[in-house]
Amino acid sequence: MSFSGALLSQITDGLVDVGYVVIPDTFSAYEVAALAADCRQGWRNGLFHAAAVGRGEQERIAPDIRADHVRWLDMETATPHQLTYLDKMESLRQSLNQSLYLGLLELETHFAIYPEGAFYKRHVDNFRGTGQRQITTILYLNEQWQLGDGGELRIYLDESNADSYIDVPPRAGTMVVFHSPRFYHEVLPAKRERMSLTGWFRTR
Ligand SMILES: O=C(O)CCC(=O)C(=O)O
Ligand SMILES: [Fe+2]
Repeated sequence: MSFSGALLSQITDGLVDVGYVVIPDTFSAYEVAALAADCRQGWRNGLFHAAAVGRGEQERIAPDIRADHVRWLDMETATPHQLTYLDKMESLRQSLNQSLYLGLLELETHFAIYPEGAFYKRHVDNFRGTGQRQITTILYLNEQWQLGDGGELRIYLDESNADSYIDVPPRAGTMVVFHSPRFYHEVLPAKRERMSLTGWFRTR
């Protein structure tokens, strides 16, 4: 299972042109519903944990910065739908390496649930020069997300101008891809439960 050539080109072109892309309907409604069901089931079964901020000795739970809960995916426990997702993401990794010579080695990816009221304050996923996260990907799993439900991903386009941003509603099937070190971003408070699959392509 791989992403279509058209979708792969749309992503690579966007990364080259402006550094990020927002694409609706990257997965079928059926696939998204199945992933959302996996997400909910993992939540009910207690497989999520509060997401942390910071690294190493600084790592801590900080609900004033982020209040989402996450569950990492792994090959051993992946359902068929999660394997389809991982296969498609693998096709993206290969395509990015071929077109952009990024040398991406692997994807780390987790489900995230933002309970009602949760947010994630402005941050970068990878500080310049410190880490291996090169490309951030987010697939949203929320059917019927309405204007007014909040939970938008705010991507800051110019870090020296707080007024220059785009807001992305976390609608089912929408995927966002961006250069991790390049964009500050935040998740605005969600007014209903908000689910996603977030991934980072890493180098060593
Ligand atoms: O879910 C989103 O829209 C973004 C999540 C995020 O920024 C992160 O997990 O680092
Ligand atoms: Fe982030």
